[in-house]
Amino acid sequence: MSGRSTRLIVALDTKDTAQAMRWRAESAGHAGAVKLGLEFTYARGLEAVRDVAGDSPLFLDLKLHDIPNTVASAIGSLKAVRPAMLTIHAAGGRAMIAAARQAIDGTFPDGARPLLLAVTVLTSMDTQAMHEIGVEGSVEAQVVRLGQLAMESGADGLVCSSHEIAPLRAALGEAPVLVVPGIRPAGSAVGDQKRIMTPAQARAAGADWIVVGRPITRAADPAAAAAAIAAELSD
Ligand SMILES: O=c1ccn([C@@H]2O[C@H](COP(=O)(O)O)[C@@H](O)[C@H]2O)c(=O)[nH]1
Repeated sequence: MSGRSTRLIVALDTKDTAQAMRWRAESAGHAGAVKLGLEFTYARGLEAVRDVAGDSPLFLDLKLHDIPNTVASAIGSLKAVRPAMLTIHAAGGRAMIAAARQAIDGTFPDGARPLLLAVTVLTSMDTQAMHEIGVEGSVEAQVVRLGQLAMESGADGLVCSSHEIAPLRAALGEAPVLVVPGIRPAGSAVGDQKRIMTPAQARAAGADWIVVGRPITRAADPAAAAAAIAAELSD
């Protein structure tokens, strides 16, 4: 066991505002934050994002990846959304990550700055998928390489799978906030995720946050599914 506490982010992946609000309410006592991302934001816009998040800390998973000027300008439009965490792709490179850092510091007042989290290698990718896009070597090596670059360039933390927590901690120490999707409770459908662990395994590996969507939102009883995951994190 790592000694860190691991908290749950529930991914409200839907285009439907009422549905997102229902899931948020059902998981409220068990989750430390809610995720809204591309699916909901493109369908409903930033005002609806703020409405759905309500007073829950918001993990705004927009995975920004563009030239530095465009990423910085986009972040400038997020002030009213008040995210607690915001994602960019580490593969956007040093200048893009640094521009995101500057934009956050210039947009949000002290005490209200979202954590800047850099997505390393998507948890839906395995070694073969990574090789297909021209990145050789192991997923672990690529995650550590991108993690180092991101932290040097001003990120506060990283999005990775549970499998890369130990090598990231070995390379970067305790400072990075590690947010971990690709979580599948025992017996739940894996779907498109490739690098997975159970909530208890992710906790033992030292995740700060786990991100869970379909195992909660597609469950017959989302509240019970969220409660079971929260119990795994606190056992
Ligand atoms: O590498 C990544 C980065 C982000 N995600 C997001 O996490 C959730 C996972 O949802 P599940 O339904 O539990 O698979 C989803 O919102 C992704 O956009 C990720 O899975 N992997």
